[in-house]
Amino acid sequence: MSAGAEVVVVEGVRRSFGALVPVLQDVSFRLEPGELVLLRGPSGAGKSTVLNLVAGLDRPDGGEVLVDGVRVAGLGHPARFRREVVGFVFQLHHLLAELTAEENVEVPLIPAHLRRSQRRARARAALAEVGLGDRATHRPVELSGGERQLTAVARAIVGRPRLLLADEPTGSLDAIAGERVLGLIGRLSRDQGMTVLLVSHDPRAAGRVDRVLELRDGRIVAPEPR
Ligand SMILES: Nc1ncnc2c1ncn2[C@@H]1O[C@H](COP(=O)(O)OP(=O)(O)OP(=O)(O)O)[C@@H](O)[C@H]1O
Repeated sequence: MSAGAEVVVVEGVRRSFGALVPVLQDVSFRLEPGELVLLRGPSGAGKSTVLNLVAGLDRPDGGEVLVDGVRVAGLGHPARFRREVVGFVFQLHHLLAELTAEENVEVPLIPAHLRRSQRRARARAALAEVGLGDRATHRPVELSGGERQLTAVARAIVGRPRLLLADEPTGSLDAIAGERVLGLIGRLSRDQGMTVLLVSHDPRAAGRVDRVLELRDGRIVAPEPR
């Protein structure tokens, strides 16, 4: 691996929200292309804060966050970056209730200069990829919890981002649905070389990733053996 090829570089990052003790005191880690990494730690440790910083949804008080070699905090077009470089999956799917699955998956493509038929074709391909090719015209209310979350993954990957950020993507799902979502995320990393940073309390997640980052007391520490 040549120097500087990392998809994510987080270096000496600090972030506080007005409290006496900062949430992130000195966080540093790197993600190589195609790595699937679990970010773990106690509730309130700052895992979502880290994901938001990497996604450019928040700015660090100090330190650097680079994605694909670009400093995220200084981006001139953050919306474009979030659309084209980073895909984000949240614990709750955040699908739009009035839209069908394929219309929801199309949403991130709307600002791109594509014809409607091209957008639709890409959305259908993304839904097929997550195993929901036959649910394209269903609205969220007609999908199971797991199918909604798989649709949210399809929406996150429809723009072919280099980096997928997933914040508790199985947190609202039962064991079988959670297994499907974790399996899909594993396949995206393995088969497509997508770089993934996953936050999860799911005990099954640790066994499916390349590496674990443990966030504790504002720093990344050596992972505790399980
Ligand atoms: N925008 C904000 N304003 C004020 N405080 C915040 C903000 N975002 C996060 N915090 C605080 O920062 C701390 C870390 O929050 P964060 O959501 O990053 O933790 P987490 O590790 O993801 O927790 P959990 O596992 O419970 O989701 C919490 O104490 C939270 O209340």
